[in-house]
Amino acid sequence: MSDTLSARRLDQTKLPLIDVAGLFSPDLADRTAVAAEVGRACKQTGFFYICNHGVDGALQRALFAETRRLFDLPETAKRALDKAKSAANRGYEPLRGQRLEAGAPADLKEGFYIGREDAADDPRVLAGRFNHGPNQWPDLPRFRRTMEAYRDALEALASRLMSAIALSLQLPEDYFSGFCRDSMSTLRLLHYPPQPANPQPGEKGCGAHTDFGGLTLLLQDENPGLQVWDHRAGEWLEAEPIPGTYVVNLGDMIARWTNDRYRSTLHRVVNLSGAERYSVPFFFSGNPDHLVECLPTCLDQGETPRYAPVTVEQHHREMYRKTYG
Ligand SMILES: O=C(O)CCC(=O)C(=O)O
Ligand SMILES: [Fe+2]
Repeated sequence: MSDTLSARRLDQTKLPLIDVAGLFSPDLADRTAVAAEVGRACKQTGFFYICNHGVDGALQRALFAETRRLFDLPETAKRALDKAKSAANRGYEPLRGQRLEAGAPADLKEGFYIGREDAADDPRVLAGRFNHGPNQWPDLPRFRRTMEAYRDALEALASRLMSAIALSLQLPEDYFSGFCRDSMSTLRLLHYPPQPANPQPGEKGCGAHTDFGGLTLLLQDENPGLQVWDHRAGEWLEAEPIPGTYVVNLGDMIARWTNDRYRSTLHRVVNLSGAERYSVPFFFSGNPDHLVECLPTCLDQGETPRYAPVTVEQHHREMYRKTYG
């Protein structure tokens, strides 16, 4: 089984590392130059690394320290925060709690979901809007503060990347500002035990899937495990960790917007490192009321949109139903 779960070593012609410092420049030409690189990567595999993104390394280290503390808590303390108790998909998800690949065994990961802190009497919570509600916080002194600071930093970075994506599609830089406003983003802390010596057929850390939303910004620890499907070569590529960088990938909504010019790419996790692996994807999902429909610059004459318009909320409800159903 092990060789079917392995992948080709990191190939930076296919998974490029983009220096995004230019996105913070007051000069539009600098921002456009980065956007062009982002656009190229979006057309190719839909996966790329970014550096010089402005997120503080100390904050990234604190994030991992708190993530390890959380997963080190006794099972009873974690189960007390079970996501099943939250109407807003917040809290702890036990090992094998999700099946991202239809037909495969459940995923060998445990997770913890954090979203914006919506008060119980917020009208959106009272109306039962999808994914809105309070978080379930563990009893760890620095946990909440660290997670909130990190989530704020990633919201800002993801919005900036959306403006680069707009430029790369010949749209005004602020084209996605309505999508970015009041985004229902999710921070997901993940812990993967080492791949067992005798896995069930197809058993792995995280089954092959595409991400549902807009952009995903993934921070990995030093242990490899993420694999990205290269549809042209028909093989899995290892997206090995590059310290301090983010792996950025496109979710299904970007494929809907661009009529598949930009792809959401299959990926999976097989933790063959032999060590406990921790990773933290941040899912930038956008404003729940925003309508995602084919972009004017992504439709040639005579071409028809492949996807019907859908709101962010409708789309996420449907995707959650499929993987937890
Ligand atoms: O842990 C990883 O490296 C990737 C996780 C992932 O793909 C996901 O949570 O959607
Ligand atoms: Fe993913």
